[in-house]
Amino acid sequence: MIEIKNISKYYNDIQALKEISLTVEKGELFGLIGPDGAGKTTLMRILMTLLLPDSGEAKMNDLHVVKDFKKIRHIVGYMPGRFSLYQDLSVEENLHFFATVFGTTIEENYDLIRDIYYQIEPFKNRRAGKLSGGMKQKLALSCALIHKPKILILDEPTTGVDAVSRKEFWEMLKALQQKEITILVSTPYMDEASLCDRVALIQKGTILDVDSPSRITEKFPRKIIQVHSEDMFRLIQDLRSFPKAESVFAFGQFVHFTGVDDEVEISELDKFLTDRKHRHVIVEEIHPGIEDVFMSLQSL
Ligand SMILES: Nc1ncnc2c1ncn2[C@@H]1O[C@H](COP(=O)(O)OP(=O)(O)OP(=O)(O)O)[C@@H](O)[C@H]1O
Repeated sequence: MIEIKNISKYYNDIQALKEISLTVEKGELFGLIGPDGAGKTTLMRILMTLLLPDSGEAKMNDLHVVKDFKKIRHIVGYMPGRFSLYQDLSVEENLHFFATVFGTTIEENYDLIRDIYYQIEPFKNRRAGKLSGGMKQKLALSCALIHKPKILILDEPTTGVDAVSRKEFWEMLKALQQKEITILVSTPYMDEASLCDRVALIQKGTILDVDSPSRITEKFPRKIIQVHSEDMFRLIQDLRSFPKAESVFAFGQFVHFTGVDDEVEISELDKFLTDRKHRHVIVEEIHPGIEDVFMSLQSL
């Protein structure tokens, strides 16, 4: 279990965390979701005892992150943003190194990492620096698990990794959760939020909301209209000039539109775009996703 109470952290004049409070239950897969610079890494480094908070306190399995820092390092596995691998050591040497640091052996803990490590074992003599992003990620996770931690802290583990590896990685996290490991994972990818039990939406050092992904979207009261046309650039410009437009954001192949007081009808938006000679126009109401909630909370 992770308990965070009123944690604040400054870097000179920049307040990276503003009185953050959060509880992650035992065995939970919990996501910290937020854009670059939101404060995710700072919070994780405080939990990992690598950085001191300016105020507030945090405990992991009842151990205090400042007073009990030595004990904490034995119960927590950490995968920092840029994987903490030794590029010149081989796959096996990296794993062996992390095992030795914790006074254990690969053999002793092989059970926990077997499902992950077997995928990279054929390359065990390859230097870590020569691995693909997905393989580095699997090795870094194996290294973070080698001392059988009770809590895993993963800082943007899927950034810069291909889509297949991202999917596999989340499956590995679900499997680790079955082994009663508490997992705190950060990501800038909103689509990964739905894979967590609960998420905290974090922006500029503040938590905007904490809930299950489905409740976060269910309780979001806005009408989201998804729009597409052949010319995305002109579409965004035209939608922004629509008199009752409140927000207009690009999401992949579509634009998500909200109208002032949710009073814009599909038909009037359709006509507005057709009058402006847009081709292959699609205008439809959709259920909001985490991205929509995030964009809306951000602009408050
Ligand atoms: N060592 C530092 N010195 C000064 N400012 C810092 C330092 N580390 C982080 N910051 C600032 O603190 C804020 C939070 O950064 P943090 O790295 O915790 O965010 P993040 O959500 O993890 O984003 P990222 O994915 O970019 O690391 C940002 O404004 C960042 O510029």
